Amino acid sequence: MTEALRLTLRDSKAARWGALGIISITMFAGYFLTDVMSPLKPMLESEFAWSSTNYGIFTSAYGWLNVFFGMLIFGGIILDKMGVRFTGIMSSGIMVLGAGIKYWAITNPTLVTDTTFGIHTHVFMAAVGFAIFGVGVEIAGITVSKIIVKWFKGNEMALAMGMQMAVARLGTMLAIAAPVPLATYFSSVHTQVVNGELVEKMGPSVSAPIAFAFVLLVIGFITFFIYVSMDKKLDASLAESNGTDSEEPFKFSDIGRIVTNKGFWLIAVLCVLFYSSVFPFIKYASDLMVNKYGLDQNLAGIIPSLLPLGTLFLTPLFGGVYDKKGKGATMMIIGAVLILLVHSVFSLPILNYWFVAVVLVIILGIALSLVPSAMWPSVPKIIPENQLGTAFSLIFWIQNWGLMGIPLLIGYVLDQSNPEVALAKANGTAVPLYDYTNPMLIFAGLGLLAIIVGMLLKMEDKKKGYGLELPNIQK
Ligand SMILES: NCCCC[C@H](N)C(=O)NCC(=O)O
Repeated sequence: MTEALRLTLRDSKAARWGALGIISITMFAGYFLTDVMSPLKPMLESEFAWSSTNYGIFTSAYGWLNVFFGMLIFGGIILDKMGVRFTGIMSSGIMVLGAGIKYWAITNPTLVTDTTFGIHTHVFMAAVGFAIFGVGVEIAGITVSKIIVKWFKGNEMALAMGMQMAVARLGTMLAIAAPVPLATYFSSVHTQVVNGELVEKMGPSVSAPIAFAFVLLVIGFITFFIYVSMDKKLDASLAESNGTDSEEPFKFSDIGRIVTNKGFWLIAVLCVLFYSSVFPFIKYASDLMVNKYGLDQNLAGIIPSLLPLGTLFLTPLFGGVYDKKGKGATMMIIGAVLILLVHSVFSLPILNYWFVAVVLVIILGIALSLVPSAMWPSVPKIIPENQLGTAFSLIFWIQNWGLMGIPLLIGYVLDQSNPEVALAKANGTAVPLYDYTNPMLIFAGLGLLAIIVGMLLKMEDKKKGYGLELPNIQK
C-alpha cells in the first residue's frame, strides 16, 4: 500500500478543523442556554417573586436527571455502543426539547399559584425543562470530546479541545452579557407576581433571552447533521486505509476497569471540586456584583462576562502549551491555587470596589483556562479510547453532583445568612442587600480541596507513568 493510500480524512488539517468548527456551533448554543438565566436572578425575584432558594432549586435541576437517573452514564454507554452520530443527534434533540419546556414554563407565571412537590409549579416546570436540557448538553459534551479524540489523536488534541471550549465559552459570555439588555428591550405588559398576587404590569421580558437560546439550539441541532456526513466520510476513509478497526469494541466489563483505576478517580474528584467552584459561581456572579459591589443590574453582567472572555484566548493557548511542552498535572494544580485565591478575596467583607472584582474575575478566567485545557486531554492518557465515552460520562456524572448540589447549597446558605432579605420581600418593604461572605467561603473551600487532589494526581502520575507531564504531540 502506498503512503498516499494510507492517509485518511483526519490527516487533512482543513477537514479536521472544519469538523471541529461544526460541532462547536452545537456546543456554543448549549452553553448559551446553560447560563442564560444567571443574570436574570434579580428579575426572577422582582417579576415572579422567586427566592434565592427557588433560584437554587431551578439551577440545580441541571443535574437532577443526570445524577439521580444516571442519564449521563446511559449516555456514555450509548455513545460507546452506538457511536458519535446517533448520540450527537439524540443529545442535541434533547437540548431543544428541554429548552422548549423551560420557555413554556417561564412564559406561564400563572403556574406560580400552584405547587408541585412543595415547589412553586412555575419554578418546578422551568426546572424540569432545564433538567431535560441538562441531559442533552452533558451527553453532547462527552460526544464532542470523543469526536475530538477521533479526529485529533496524535495531533493537536489539547489545542482542539481548547478551541472547542473557547467557542462554548463564547456562548457562556453571551449568556452573561446579553439577557438583561434583551429582556429590557422586549419589555411588555405581562403577568407578574406582586405581594403574592398575579397582576398585569409592564416589565422586562424574562422569556425573550430563552426564546433566543431556543433558536440557537435549533440551529445547533441542524448543523450537527452536517457533521454526521463528515463523520461518515471519515469512517469510509479509515476503513479504506484499515486505520480504525484495530480498536476493541466496548464491553460492559470495561466499566469495572475504569472504576478500579485510581487515576480515573483522582481526575473525577478534581473535576467535581474545580467545576463546582466555577460554574455555580457564574450562576450567582451577576447577583454578587449587584449586592457586594453595588453595580446597577443592567451592568452587573459585564464583569462576570470577562471570565469566559479571557478563556477564549487562554484555553487554546494553554492547550497548545500542553500539546508541545506537557506539564498537565502542574497546570491543574496552579488553576486550583488561583481558585482558592480568588474566592478567598471575594469572601472578604472589604475591598468592595468594582475594579477588584474585575481583577478577580480575570484571574478566575485564567484558572478556567488552565484546568480544562489540561484536564480533558489527560483523560485519554489514563483511559483507553474504546472506553472513553463511558469514562467521560462517569467523570461528568460525578461532576454533575457538584453542579447540582452546590448551586442549591449556595441559594440556601444565601437565604439563611440573610433572613432580613426574605422578611423584607414578604413584607413588601425595601429589600436590603445580600451578604455573600458565606457562599464565597464555600467556593474557596472547594478550591483548597482541589489543590490537595491535584497534588495526589501528580504523585499518581509519577507512580503509574500516565504521561500527564509529557507533551501530547508525538514527534
Ligand atoms: N456550562 C456548561 C456546563 C458543561 C459541563 C460539562 N460537563 C463540562 O465540564 N464541560 C467542560 C468545560 O470545561 O466546559
